[in-house]
Amino acid sequence: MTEQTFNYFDLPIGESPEPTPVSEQRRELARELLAISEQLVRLDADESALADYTAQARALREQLESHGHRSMRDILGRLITGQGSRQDALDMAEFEILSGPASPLSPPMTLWLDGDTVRGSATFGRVFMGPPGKVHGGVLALALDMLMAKTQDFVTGLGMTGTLNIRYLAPTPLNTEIRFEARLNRLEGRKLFVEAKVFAGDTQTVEATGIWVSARGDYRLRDRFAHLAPADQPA
Ligand SMILES: CCCCCCCCCCCCCC(=O)SCCNC(=O)CCNC(=O)[C@H](O)C(C)(C)COP(=O)(O)OP(=O)(O)OC[C@H]1O[C@@H](n2cnc3c(N)ncnc32)[C@H](O)[C@@H]1OP(=O)(O)O
Repeated sequence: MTEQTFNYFDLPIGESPEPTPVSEQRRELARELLAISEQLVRLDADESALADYTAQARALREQLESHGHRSMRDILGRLITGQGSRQDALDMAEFEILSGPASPLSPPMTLWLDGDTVRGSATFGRVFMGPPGKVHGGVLALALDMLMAKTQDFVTGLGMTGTLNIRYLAPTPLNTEIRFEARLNRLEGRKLFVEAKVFAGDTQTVEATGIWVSARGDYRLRDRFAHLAPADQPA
């Protein structure tokens, strides 16, 4: 059986392919590292215990350093020509900050398409704290950036965040499932106009608008999302 190949421009944003055995293990390691970070916050241990933990952490880091890293240039080279392996696609997606399941900097936040809406969900622990007991506003900005970028799944073209406007309406609690949703407002040449909301239970805590700018060429709706074009705008 021939192996499935992956193209960079067809990878869904913020979602990873089925994990390989290596990726399953990377994810478990990331979960342990995040759990360790959670434990470190206000850890009530004495100086000698902390020195011992530091030595153990240093030894682990030195072991990890002995492995090196898969080359980003080679991975991107294969993916951009549509010849990426599943592991290449995983290497790109599963370390995304906040949403990548193999990143120790991720709750993780999960992202998916639900019809014409991008949805997200995350539970932020104490490492993500801003005000006491609440999620840091900058973390929410990052979460919105990831979420809103995923509206590019509706279009051909890929670009970067140009503008992100955020209004914090109410504090967002830690250790609570937080829900996110984003919608495409309109396309204008190389620009994609997006809006988003954040909810804790029934309370909307944040609203946002943003503009994504395509790296090259105009954004176009993918065929299956052509209905998202306003009546006066061609798909
Ligand atoms: C091969 C791989 C490609 C990969 C691609 C990305 C992968 C993503 C990876 C994941 C990333 C994760 C997320 C991240 O972390 S993304 C990282 C955070 N974002 C950035 O670093 C972006 C930095 N800015 C730039 O690189 C340039 O300024 C960009 C590329 C944005 C535009 O510079 P460029 O010279 O190309 O554009 P232009 O001047 O010809 O203008 C074109 C049109 O756009 C309008 N405009 C311009 N700027 C803005 C703005 N800031 N807001 C709103 N609109 C803007 C402009 O008025 C004009 O409109 P119009 O007059 O035609 O109506």
